[in-house]
Amino acid sequence: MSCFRLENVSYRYDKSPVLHGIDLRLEAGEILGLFGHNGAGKTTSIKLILGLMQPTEGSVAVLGGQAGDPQVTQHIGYLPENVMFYPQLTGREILSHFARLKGASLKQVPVLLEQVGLGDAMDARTKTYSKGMRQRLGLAQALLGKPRLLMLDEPTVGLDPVATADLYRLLRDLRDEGTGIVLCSHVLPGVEPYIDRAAILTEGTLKAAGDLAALRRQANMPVTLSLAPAHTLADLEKVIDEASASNGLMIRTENGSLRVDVQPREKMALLQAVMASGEVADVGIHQPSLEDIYVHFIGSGGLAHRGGSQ
Ligand SMILES: Nc1ncnc2c1ncn2[C@@H]1O[C@H](COP(=O)(O)OP(=O)(O)OP(=O)(O)O)[C@@H](O)[C@H]1O
Repeated sequence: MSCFRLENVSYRYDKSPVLHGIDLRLEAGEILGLFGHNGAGKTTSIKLILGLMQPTEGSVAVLGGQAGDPQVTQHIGYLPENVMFYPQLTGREILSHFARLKGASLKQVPVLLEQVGLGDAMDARTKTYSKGMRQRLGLAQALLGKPRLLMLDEPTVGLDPVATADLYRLLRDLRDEGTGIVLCSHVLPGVEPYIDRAAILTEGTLKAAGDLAALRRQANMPVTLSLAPAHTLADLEKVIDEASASNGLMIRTENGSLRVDVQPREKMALLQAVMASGEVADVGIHQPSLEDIYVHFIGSGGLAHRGGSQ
């Protein structure tokens, strides 16, 4: 079953349109990265899925029901972008409070606090928590009641690299148990191996959505080959020139190899030519990363917004 399905969704705040005809879905057991610059419309999309607002146009179906229906909402976990907690209460007291509000078992409270790495700090007041510890408490809150749909807005803010890797592993386990997960952010460092699909929003428009292979095909960005010469760089350059597939983008690197940018459809022909020539000793192939693809789709319009509106 779909965790959510947005069909032709548009939204405007008063007179300002912020989402334009968005089609986006999430299936159970899938992790979707929702990426976009500041003000792209990520949080607005999440609020529509939570049923906090109604779309101006289009439809939002969530977990087989209506967005905002309490029967649906109780199966959603949400980590907002900026988590704030009452400072005089302990982590355990705060999570117990949220468990009661959500109708989740209080037995889950210490288990979740252990799971997010707050086992030793659960009885300390949250005013003594670091930013990363508050973020972990926010995550524990989102996990209450074993949600079928989990939406995390900027989940790695304040987390160190080890905690970030722990978070991604935890999300992967939840995904494998069937939870649908949305990670909402500017591109998250290191997230690429952990997401099944990415959706790229810019100025309220969905520019691209799909798994990384599909996004690479859609972006049609050059693949970079690192070629180490078997004899001399000049001999290897000659072979590449004759294969004429490099678009002229050939750079000598400091370690004595060549970096060649080639269109994906020309990659195999160039590789075959250099292999057949006997002039290459080693080959490395570098596909565009998620960050590269993101920058490609966001373009200069998106860059102008980075760090801008909020
Ligand atoms: N309550 C509001 N009233 C009017 N405009 C709003 C409101 N909330 C957000 N907006 C506008 O809607 C647009 C989308 O905002 P949104 O918060 O969805 O972006 P975002 O992608 O989550 O950004 P960020 O990465 O900065 O959190 C922005 O132009 C923002 O200024």
